[in-house]
Amino acid sequence: MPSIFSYESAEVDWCENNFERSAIIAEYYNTVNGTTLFSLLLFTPLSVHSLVLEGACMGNIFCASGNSWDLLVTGIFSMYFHMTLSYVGQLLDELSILWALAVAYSFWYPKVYFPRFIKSRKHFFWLCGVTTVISTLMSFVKPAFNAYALNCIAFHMLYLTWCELKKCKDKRVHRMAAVMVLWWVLAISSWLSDRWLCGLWQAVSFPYLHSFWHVLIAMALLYFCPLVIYFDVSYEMPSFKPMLKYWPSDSWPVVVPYITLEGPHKQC
Ligand SMILES: CCCCCCCC/C=C\CCCCCCCC(=O)N[C@@H](CO)[C@H](O)/C=C/CCCCCCCCCCCCC
Ligand SMILES: [Ca+2]
Ligand SMILES: [Zn+2]
Repeated sequence: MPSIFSYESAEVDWCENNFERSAIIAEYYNTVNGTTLFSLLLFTPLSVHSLVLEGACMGNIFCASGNSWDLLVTGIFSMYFHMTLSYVGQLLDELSILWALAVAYSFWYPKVYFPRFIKSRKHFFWLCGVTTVISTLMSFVKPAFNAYALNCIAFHMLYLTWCELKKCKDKRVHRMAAVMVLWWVLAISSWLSDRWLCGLWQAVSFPYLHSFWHVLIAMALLYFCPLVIYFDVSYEMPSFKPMLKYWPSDSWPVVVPYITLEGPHKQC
């Protein structure tokens, strides 16, 4: 019986041919291409500027940067998973996503959407914590199913974004949400296509759709995170006006979105 750390002991094997470009990296492009970009994109300008800016004034710098670290950890586990295709790699990849989502929900889920029986954010932390622990235990039952369950959470995030956009008049925010959805649609299409249409991609010698997923979901997150911060500032710091900006400037073809605050002098 193979060890849970053995190469190719995972329940899932992506379309890219194994050990084609390296004797020690099972899926070369999925490991190198996607993960490098994922970590870089999320961990640099976005976190440094937007998260610290918000955290500095709201006293939640730890949770803001904590989520950022979670995403980096997810990137590292994902790299380990594609390198080995091991059972442990698969679970680490999936569970780190689950916990990153749990942290994001715990700290940024708007209070107005709390279920009626939840009276405070502290109670909501507990709800998220208990749900995440139970989901973690259940994830060992059928690991191949976990990724589908995680993708369903993205639909809930899209729904929440839609609810928030209905209340928001800022055209720049609507435009950015549209771009985010576009990246996400491309990402999920690549993920599903790699899962379900592998024979077709193999036939045309292009089994690399999963590595595209990594890059595309990173792009979707790059746009999604400032949106979350924008809505959070609107709720939690009503005396400030969040402004959506792009680095280096609006007119560049490739830009990094971030949030600045306008309003009373910043004080913690
Ligand atoms: C202030 C910032 C708050 C931001 C909150 C965002 C929190 C997002 C947390 C985690 C998402 C990480 C998703 C990246 C996955 C990378 C690893 C990966 O690709 N793993 C695959 C195997 O290698 C695995 O099959 C993928 C499973 C599906 C995961 C789906 C996760 C849902 C992501 C939700 C992203 C929202 C984007 C915008 C859409 C509304
Ligand atoms: Ca493979
Ligand atoms: Zn992957």
